[in-house]
Amino acid sequence: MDKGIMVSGKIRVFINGFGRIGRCAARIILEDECFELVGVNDLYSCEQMAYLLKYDSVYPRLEKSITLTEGCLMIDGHRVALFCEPDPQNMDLGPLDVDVVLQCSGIFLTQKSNLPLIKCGAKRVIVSAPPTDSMPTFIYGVNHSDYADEEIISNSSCSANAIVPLFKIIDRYFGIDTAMMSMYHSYTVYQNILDNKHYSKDIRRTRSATQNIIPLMSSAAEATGYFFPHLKGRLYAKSIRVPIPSTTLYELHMQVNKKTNVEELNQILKQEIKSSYADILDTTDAPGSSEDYVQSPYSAIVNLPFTTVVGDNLLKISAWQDNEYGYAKRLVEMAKHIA
Ligand SMILES: NC(=O)c1ccc[n+]([C@@H]2O[C@H](COP(=O)([O-])OP(=O)(O)OC[C@H]3O[C@@H](n4cnc5c(N)ncnc54)[C@H](O)[C@@H]3O)[C@@H](O)[C@H]2O)c1
Repeated sequence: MDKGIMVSGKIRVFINGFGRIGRCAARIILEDECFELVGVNDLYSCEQMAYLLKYDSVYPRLEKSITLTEGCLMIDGHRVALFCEPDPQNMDLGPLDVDVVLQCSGIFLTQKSNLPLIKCGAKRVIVSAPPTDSMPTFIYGVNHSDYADEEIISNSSCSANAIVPLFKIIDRYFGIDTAMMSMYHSYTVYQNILDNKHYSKDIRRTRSATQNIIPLMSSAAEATGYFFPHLKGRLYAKSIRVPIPSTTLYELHMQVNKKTNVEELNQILKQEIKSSYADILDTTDAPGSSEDYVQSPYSAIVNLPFTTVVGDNLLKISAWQDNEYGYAKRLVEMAKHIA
């Protein structure tokens, strides 16, 4: 059978890693008639998986019947197979007839480490993070139409999903020379809630995420650079973790090759977003703050009144994103596209 062809009417999705992104993706899939969630794998108890799918401290309660029966999740009467297997090699996905695995575990970041999922029956794998090898990487709304039937792909990072489409607009109109990105990013599960030891090389990860503003190393410059080879070595990014559980404010500073001003820049942003990026970007004039963008489906929402031009070629754009929900939306759209 052609590996690109669905066998049922629906796209059959398996989620490996049922954490923040995996569960957000599950919520989106469960609301979309095109999909069927056929299985989930993680290393914690089935009771907690069922509980955390229903109750979430950031998003509303999931208004579905969720129960456990014989090692399966029953969601509104629909059966979702549950696995508790650290090594994908030991999972037999054949009987589930999986069209796409969403690899949301955060630990399988290479083509080689995801190959066992293909070998054990999945047709495609999408990794929810930038790869650590040469895995083909796509951002929905930017280069997804270049997808050429690769079996294992990356959906890049939340930051690259926000930054790359905005840089595409600026680079096209003004030519980016150099850029610095500051991400005021919600804390993630990879930080401590109180000061404690941490496995990371970044010593500030030992500090309490709920009590501090914590500058951390970021891979956003590299992830963004993948889409702008001519800017190699000319991008810099810092993730500034702030004590909120979701949403990010991006402050993007760009030195460009053509002169402009705030009015022209905002006009181009509004026009381009409306005409070419309406599915993934938005603009706002509202005096909002981070809480107003929780569960926003966009990759980035440009905060137009904060657009700044210093001199005539140093630009700054501010944009909001729900780094969990907005990112998970793109992940699921990518799954629909490749299936
Ligand atoms: N949180 C965000 O804002 C965000 C945004 C975009 C991308 N990402 C990326 O998505 C990935 C997941 O991030 P997250 O925030 O959901 O983390 P998370 O810790 O909430 O979720 C990861 C889940 O994977 C599970 N897991 C670990 N090892 C596993 C294994 N061997 N097999 C199966 N499951 C395993 C963990 O138990 C956990 O539940 C990371 O690579 C992260 O960089 C996160």
